[in-house]
Amino acid sequence: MTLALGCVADDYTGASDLANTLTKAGLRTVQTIGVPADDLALPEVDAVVVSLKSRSIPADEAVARSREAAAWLNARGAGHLLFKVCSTFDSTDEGNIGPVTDALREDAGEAIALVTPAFPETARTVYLGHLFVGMVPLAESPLKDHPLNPMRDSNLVRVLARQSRAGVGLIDLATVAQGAEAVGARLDALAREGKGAAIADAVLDRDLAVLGAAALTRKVSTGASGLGLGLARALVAAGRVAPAATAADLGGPIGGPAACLAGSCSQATLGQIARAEAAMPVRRLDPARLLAGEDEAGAALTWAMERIGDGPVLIASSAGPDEVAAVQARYGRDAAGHAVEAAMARIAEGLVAHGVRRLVVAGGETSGAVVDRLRLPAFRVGPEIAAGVPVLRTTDRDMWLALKSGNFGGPDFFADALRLMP
Ligand SMILES: Nc1ncnc2c1ncn2[C@@H]1O[C@H](COP(=O)(O)OP(=O)(O)OP(=O)(O)O)[C@@H](O)[C@H]1O
Ligand SMILES: O=C(O)[C@@H](O)C(=O)CO
Repeated sequence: MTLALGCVADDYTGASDLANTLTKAGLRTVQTIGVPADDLALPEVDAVVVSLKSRSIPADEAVARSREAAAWLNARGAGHLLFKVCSTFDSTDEGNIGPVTDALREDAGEAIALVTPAFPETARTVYLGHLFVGMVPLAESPLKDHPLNPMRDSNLVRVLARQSRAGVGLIDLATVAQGAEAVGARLDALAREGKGAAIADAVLDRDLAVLGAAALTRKVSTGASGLGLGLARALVAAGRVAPAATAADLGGPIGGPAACLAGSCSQATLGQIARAEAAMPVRRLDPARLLAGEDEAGAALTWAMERIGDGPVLIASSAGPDEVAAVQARYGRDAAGHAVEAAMARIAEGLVAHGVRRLVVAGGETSGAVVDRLRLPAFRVGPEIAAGVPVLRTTDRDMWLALKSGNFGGPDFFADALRLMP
């Protein structure tokens, strides 16, 4: 297998978002969970997205795991390496986007890497280095209250510079409008000034096509699904992959009980849970009781088993910013997050042990905890449920999954997802 594109994603939902974008753009793509074992059988593909759970771990660990993933992809001939980060640039001043980008770029012998989280399809745009989420700058969006990495600075040149060893420059929209050669020349000029990364503006998909073509002339870039789209289009245009004629056959219906788990506290997910109340029974975990040592997971599982024969159920830990802040103040941010993730993983394990083969999970860290506990090695990518969220089919057993980034999906996401998981 010689890969046209190798991708290292810093969380599992972000990885399936990217796999979805690449598949839609015509690349045959597989998403793996962690660095695959050497004996993992994978179909012939153009791109592999290795999913890590490295967004919110110490930077040195994120670097080590990303390097390991990059080495696996390079050993399979990856022509270009994309480090997939969140379209809202989720990270703290301690890392991990800067340190991982520095490390992958240096390992590849490159002086500078192009970086952009722009993903216009989901209303993430970058102008003069400032990230906008919908109509507002990042620091005024709900991401300012993220439970793990509150984003309080919209200027990504500044944000990335605080995380990076080498300096960070800007490729502005006026340069992008001049085309891929102008972007390449700007990257060269910034590299001569000693910069190791350049935040690139992008507002429309056509800007991403330019950035993809420019990025492809180097070995490493960093971005969200939008840059993936640009790279995929550039690969197809350059004849380096033949666009897949038909979507991969993912196999027939699986049936049986279905369940949804939500650990994301994003505004989008909170709205989707409220809407789901009309369509299925919803159980809300009480994080305070859970952290106090009560068996919330066991109780939720018993509750689910009593209902799951009649239709899908939803179990959610999600809460609004004030409730999350109160729990975090009492137990600490990381301890609270990990305890809730562990409870979700245990519930998922119990559901699967009782026959659930159709599972929807909301939230990147939550999805990571669940998928790790279920020991799922890799997924093939199916139809799109909503922008950035595909249906996934496990490669080693018959199971449907949907791993939703917290902010993604329409108001009826949970019902929409289950409809595509027969
Ligand atoms: N009620 C709660 N109180 C405190 N922490 C919570 C609560 N519910 C969930 N959490 C934690 O908040 C974090 C949510 O992160 P997660 O990545 O799952 O969602 P997200 O950040 O919205 O999604 P994404 O990473 O895809 O954007 C997890 O660590 C989860 O365990
Ligand atoms: O890029 C995005 O917004 C998503 O794929 C994601 O990573 C959210 O956690």
